[in-house]
Amino acid sequence: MDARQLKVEAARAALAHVGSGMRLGIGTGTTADEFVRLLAEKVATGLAVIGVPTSERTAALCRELGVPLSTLEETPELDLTIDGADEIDPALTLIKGGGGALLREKIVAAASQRMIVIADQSKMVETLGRFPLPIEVNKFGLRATEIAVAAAAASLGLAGPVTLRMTGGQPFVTDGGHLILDASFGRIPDTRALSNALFAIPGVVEHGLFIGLASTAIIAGGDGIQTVHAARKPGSSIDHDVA
Ligand SMILES: O=C(CO)[C@H](O)[C@H](O)COP(=O)(O)O
Repeated sequence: MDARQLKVEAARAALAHVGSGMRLGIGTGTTADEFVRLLAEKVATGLAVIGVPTSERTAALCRELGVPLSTLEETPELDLTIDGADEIDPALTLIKGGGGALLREKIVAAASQRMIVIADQSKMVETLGRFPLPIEVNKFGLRATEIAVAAAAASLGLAGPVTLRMTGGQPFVTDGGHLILDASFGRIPDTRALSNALFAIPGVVEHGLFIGLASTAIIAGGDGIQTVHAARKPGSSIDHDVA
């Protein structure tokens, strides 16, 4: 099975968790796009759901395929969010934001009773940090924020290039009008400490560490679908089911 097919299979397995009448957060990225395509087929045959998209890109795809949309203003409490991720660790802490939608993705996930993350098995890691951590920052004071990010990382023993994300020769601008710094710190042993340190910097709007938000990961691999549930309480074990 190729990488795209694995994404389709993860998305298909997640669709089984979607019931009629649900208020759904809908993620961003190539895996989330596969979910939207499958969801649209169900909607076309009568499934009644309302979706809150996590990006303009996802909103456009939903409109094109006929998935009914709402906003978080109209629908501030959601039943379930389904989204992709750039990395997933065994506790279901995530790195997200490779597609630049981390701020809306985190707001939508936090407004949802449950978040299911869908991915192919290449996204599973023992320790987060192989994928550069996206950090959404205000345009004002960019250089000062970059320096503060590097200093915050250094205080935790982390170091590495922090680069402004570019697209077509211009800085990438998020749906919220901000910029993104991609921080290549390598392994992040204490995600909570890094999260706290980044949030202490005024120019940081959001970062791509999703801690305690995903309740379930649906991972597609050559051997089938693996469903991983987050521990309900710190210290309790994580269930692994292979279907
Ligand atoms: O966080 C994201 C967008 O901001 C995506 O979920 C993440 O980048 C994964 O994308 P893909 O499914 O294309 O690998």
